Amino acid sequence: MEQPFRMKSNGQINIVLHSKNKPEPKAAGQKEMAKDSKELEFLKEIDEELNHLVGLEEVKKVIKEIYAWIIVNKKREKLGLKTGNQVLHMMFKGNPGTGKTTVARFLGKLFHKVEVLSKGHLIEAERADLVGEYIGHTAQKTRDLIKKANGGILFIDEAYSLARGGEKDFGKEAIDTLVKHMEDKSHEFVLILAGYSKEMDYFLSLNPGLESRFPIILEFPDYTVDQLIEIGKIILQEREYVLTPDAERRLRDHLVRVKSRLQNGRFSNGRYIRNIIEKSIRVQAMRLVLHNDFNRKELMTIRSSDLVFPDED
Ligand SMILES: Nc1ncnc2c1ncn2[C@@H]1O[C@H](COP(=O)(O)OP(=O)(O)OP(=O)(O)O)[C@@H](O)[C@H]1O
Repeated sequence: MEQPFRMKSNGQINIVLHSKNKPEPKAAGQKEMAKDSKELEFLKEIDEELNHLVGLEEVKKVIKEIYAWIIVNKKREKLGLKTGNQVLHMMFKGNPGTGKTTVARFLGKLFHKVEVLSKGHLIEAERADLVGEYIGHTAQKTRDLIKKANGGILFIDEAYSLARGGEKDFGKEAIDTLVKHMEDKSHEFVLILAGYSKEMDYFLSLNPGLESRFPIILEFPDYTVDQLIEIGKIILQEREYVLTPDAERRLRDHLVRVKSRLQNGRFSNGRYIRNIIEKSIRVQAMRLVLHNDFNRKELMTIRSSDLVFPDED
């Protein structure tokens, strides 16, 4: 069976719509039942697709709850029941490379599929994209970004840096503009503020009115060495490569060392392992060209000597 989402090698996720070819039942009751089972089926497919992401158990659980909540709200609305205020603005807390952007992109596609967002695209931004240089410039830049994100998700990385300069800084103007629009246009785009846990907590303490505007807060923990190896294997598998047992051992040893050395958010998790693999694939290519060795097995094999680590060994 086709899956509605599929993770591509660049970490993006494709949605495959696949209900078009199924014959529609004729009777109204049957139709309603078919619809209900489609929603359950889709929930299972989300689950299956989320399984392509390593770890992140709590994040996956909350995503499925959000999906169920949206569906139930739609059903309630149809029957004239109160639906409450379905605010989907979120805060993502976690170190670099822990999957925040990947999950934001997934949610964009999901919200588009369930017709909460008209496009579901992701606009990534950071302080420099929002903050201007003179009075009025920041509000304009921020409004322009919100316009670009219309129908999709506005994802602001290292959002705490907007509070960097205190009251007099133009970052404050960006926050005020965001807050105004996230309420006025709450059905037109979803705002995700992302950043390191500690900094985001500090940011919220400086802006006490902000926390209640983000009902969904997701924590992205650092990956364990086993999870990093698993992520590495997924990236390799997508590209049709495998590690030799020696290479896996060397990679594991390196990760243990580097993780204990780089702490407090200095280790870039999934991005770190992706960079190692991309570099190693180029080193392997050079080895094969130099040895004129292009048999199928060799073309697919990353050896221990192909692994290149950024800062040691
Ligand atoms: N749980 C996961 N399973 C599989 N791959 C992952 C997972 N988490 C991250 N990755 C991979 O690691 C890389 C970095 O992930 P991503 O860009 O989503 O992290 P991030 O938290 O947004 O980082 P940053 O804030 O530094 O940009 C991506 O290439 C992604 O495919």
